[in-house]
Amino acid sequence: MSTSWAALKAKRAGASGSAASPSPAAAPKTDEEAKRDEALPSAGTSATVEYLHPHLPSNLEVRHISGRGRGVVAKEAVSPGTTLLTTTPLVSVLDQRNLRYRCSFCFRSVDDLKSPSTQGGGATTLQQCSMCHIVQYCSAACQRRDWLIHKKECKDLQRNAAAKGRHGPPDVVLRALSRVLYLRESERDGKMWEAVESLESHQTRLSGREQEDFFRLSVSFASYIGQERLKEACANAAAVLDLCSRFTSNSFSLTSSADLSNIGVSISPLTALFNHSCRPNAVIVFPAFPSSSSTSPSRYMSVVAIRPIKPGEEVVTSYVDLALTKELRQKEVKERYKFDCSCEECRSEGIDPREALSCPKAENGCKGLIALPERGSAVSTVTCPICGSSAPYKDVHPALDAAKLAYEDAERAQHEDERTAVVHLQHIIDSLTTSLTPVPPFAPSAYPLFSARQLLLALHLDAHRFEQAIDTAAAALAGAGLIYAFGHPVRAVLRTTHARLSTVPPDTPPEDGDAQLRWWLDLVARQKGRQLLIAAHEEVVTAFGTARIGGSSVPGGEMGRMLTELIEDQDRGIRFSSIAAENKRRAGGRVRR
Ligand SMILES: C[S@@+](CC[C@H](N)C(=O)[O-])C[C@H]1O[C@@H](n2cnc3c(N)ncnc32)[C@H](O)[C@@H]1O
Repeated sequence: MSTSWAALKAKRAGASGSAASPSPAAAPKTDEEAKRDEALPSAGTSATVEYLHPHLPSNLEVRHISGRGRGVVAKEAVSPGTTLLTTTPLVSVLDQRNLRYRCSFCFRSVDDLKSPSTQGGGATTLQQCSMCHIVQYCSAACQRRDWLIHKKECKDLQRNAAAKGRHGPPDVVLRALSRVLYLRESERDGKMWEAVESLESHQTRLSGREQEDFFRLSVSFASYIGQERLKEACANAAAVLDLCSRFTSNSFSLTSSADLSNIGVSISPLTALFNHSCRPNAVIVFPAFPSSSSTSPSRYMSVVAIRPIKPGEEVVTSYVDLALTKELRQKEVKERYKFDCSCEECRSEGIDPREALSCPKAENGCKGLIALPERGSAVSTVTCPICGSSAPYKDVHPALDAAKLAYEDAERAQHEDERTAVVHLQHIIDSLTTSLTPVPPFAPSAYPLFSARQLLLALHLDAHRFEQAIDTAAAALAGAGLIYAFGHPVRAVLRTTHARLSTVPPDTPPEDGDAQLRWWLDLVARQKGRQLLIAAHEEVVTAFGTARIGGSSVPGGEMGRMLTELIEDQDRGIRFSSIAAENKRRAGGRVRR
């Protein structure tokens, strides 16, 4: 009936991102950038750059956006939930951890395969490639479809394993870049490579540390795929550095459609055309629509509108985790993507929910947020701007700094030492909420309170601690509502998790007494759970969109379908309960509600 709980982790959404060129104010354009910009139509003209982007739908166009390089603009009005674009990334590669328990072609996990409600239905285990013993597949169909590229990769993986012994496969960046080069060797018209070379590169603005990192990467790259093969694509060391820079600025986190956890990386020159905003009107998702041409579902990448978009408006997605404070978001954007973010959200003078306290009367239902006083400020009282209630205040920045460090520790510990991670996260939550007196607690959206709850929820679900998970999910959902627009995938997945945790599985009523009373109370919960599932479905359909793939469409992708099945299950349970109650009433039995 349901997908495995292990697959319901709501880990922090991957900062799906690409980078663009530095802002012209920060550095002069290179000759190459200037030439390319000249070739592009400016905003306001209707021409598109179709030779580079043959698959951009007709309702979108590429324009030159002042200070941002290329960008994508809507040619007509778009409503939330509209799938603007669905494409197959050029390459998608699992990270080391996920290589061990996901199919390397369709990315379904072992848990997905065991679940009747996902597209498993056949094999329940993964079969290793018999030659490299590194990649695994869920079916012969997936293995066949991946072979075109894997046959080249397989030899390199084997050589690498023989040379490096027990060090395991090369990391995800090397494997992704190598796949691009294998593809280049197979293509006839050079269009794919042209699209890769058109990606924004920040090679001339790399920090000393990035240059060192990329240099090390290029050495490993040459030893993995061979010096000769690398030379064919990149004539010299500068060209390799350039390729690494393009990758950093234009790659996406590949995320699981079940829970948004990061499982690898993807490269898609088409999707990399979208610029960034911390208040995005669109999102990039991997909804796992079924494919009609094979029994295996392929992994598609979609750009879905989550806010209304006007004709001529730029379509923007977020490259960073929107739960981060403005300072942290801007730092990440600057370091990785080399521009200064000046989006609406960063310019907003309103109260930032990520840096706010709750109203002292929040327990009485006031939803007001209080801007966090600056570090070291002499403020001794804070006041809710909505209900006017006040509370004494003492500087909470030291507690906040400690919480941020503890959050970083928890993130690092989550895979190797789950217990320590849980202790850190619980401590962060306690220190920013209950034990702050005489300061009002932090808002549920505050950083790192929301992020700590998100990660704690993931760990509770992994360990099947459902009682704790439901409270954590409810608190996290309250924070998500303040950070994300309706239909943002992080919100939609959290709502889904909360709804699933609140759903009582249908069963048969016990004979009598207290057990029966509890059963009836469960029926009430079931009806409430049904409402929550319906609300989650509505949000998931906006978040993951509805693309038509080969004639079939599933609103909300894999998650939408899972929710539809759960709602049907609930309906069956509720119908069964009503019939049982009616039978009991006719037989003169007492039904206690
Ligand atoms: C994935 S690319 C986006 C497409 C890119 N503009 C191009 O011409 O190929 C990311 C790069 O675009 C630029 N960019 C994206 N969003 C921006 C923004 N809001 N402001 C300024 N530059 C931006 C930055 O140079 C960033 O590294």
